Amino acid sequence: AGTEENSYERAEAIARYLLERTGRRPELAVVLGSGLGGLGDSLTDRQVLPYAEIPGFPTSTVAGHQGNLIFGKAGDRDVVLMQGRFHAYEGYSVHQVTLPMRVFHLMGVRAVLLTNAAGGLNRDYAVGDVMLIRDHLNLPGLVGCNPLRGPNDERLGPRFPSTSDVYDKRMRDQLAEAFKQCNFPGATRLGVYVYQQGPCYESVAECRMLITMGADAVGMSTVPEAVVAHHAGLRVCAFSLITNMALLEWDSAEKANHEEVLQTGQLRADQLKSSVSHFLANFSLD
Ligand SMILES: O=P(O)(O)O[C@@H]1C[C@H](O)[C@@H](CO)O1
Ligand code: HPA
Repeated sequence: AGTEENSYERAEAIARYLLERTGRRPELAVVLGSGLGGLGDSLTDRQVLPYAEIPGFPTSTVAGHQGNLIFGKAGDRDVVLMQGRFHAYEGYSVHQVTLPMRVFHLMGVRAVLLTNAAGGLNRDYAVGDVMLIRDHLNLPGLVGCNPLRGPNDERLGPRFPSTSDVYDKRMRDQLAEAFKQCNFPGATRLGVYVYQQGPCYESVAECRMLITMGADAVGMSTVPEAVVAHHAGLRVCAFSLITNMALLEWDSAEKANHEEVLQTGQLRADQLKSSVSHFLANFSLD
């Protein structure tokens, strides 16, 4: 059990399988969040591998996460894209959730773009905005559920990694530029994402607490992947689509729900597709 689930040997076997099966050498990986799977259409020269066909890989169980690994091109650049991610609330261990990051690293991928749907805590934000992630609060990580828990394999990264520098500023600036160039209709924000394990949406008291902790948006993913990717030396960039506003009043008639999350993804699908494709094709890895 434990870290066998994302051990060097397991990740390396999957990486070898994918390289042999596809003959591709992607430089960059993208993880698509809830309702953002349509971005998979933006690649050309596509090769689609359902997760179920990849030995040792988990499968997707959440609506809006199709469960395909898509190899393809953005401009001249080889990219691999996860159309569907794994979440701890599905019952996956934090090691299974982060296994793909190690697979990408061992395939020679140099940078990863993580995307997610999130609830807006910051009252300046609106549904349909994008928040570029500057930093995170890893709530489960702080209290004993860190993805790097367990024996450390130095081939995958150091025992005590920094996390003050997880999100690459240059990639983030280039991503912001892509949103601007493509006239993304929502505002482009810069903020702090707080990871809570889910699957419950937050209570009103929890939302109020998270705001006082310094969070701008809340979600159920991304941070474990970011920590493991950074540990392995990948450059990491991440953004949230603000799909709903977190509820801060006890007498509110509204309720958070996954349908609204998916609908907002749908609403912004085309604009996200053009901004992300522009970024993938044009950003500089040097
Ligand atoms: O995979 P992401 O983080 O985009 O998905 C969010 C968090 C939950 O999985 C789901 C809740 O609506 O959307
Ligand atoms: N809370 C947690 N996760 C989410 C939310 C939310 O409001 N919206 C989308 N994912």
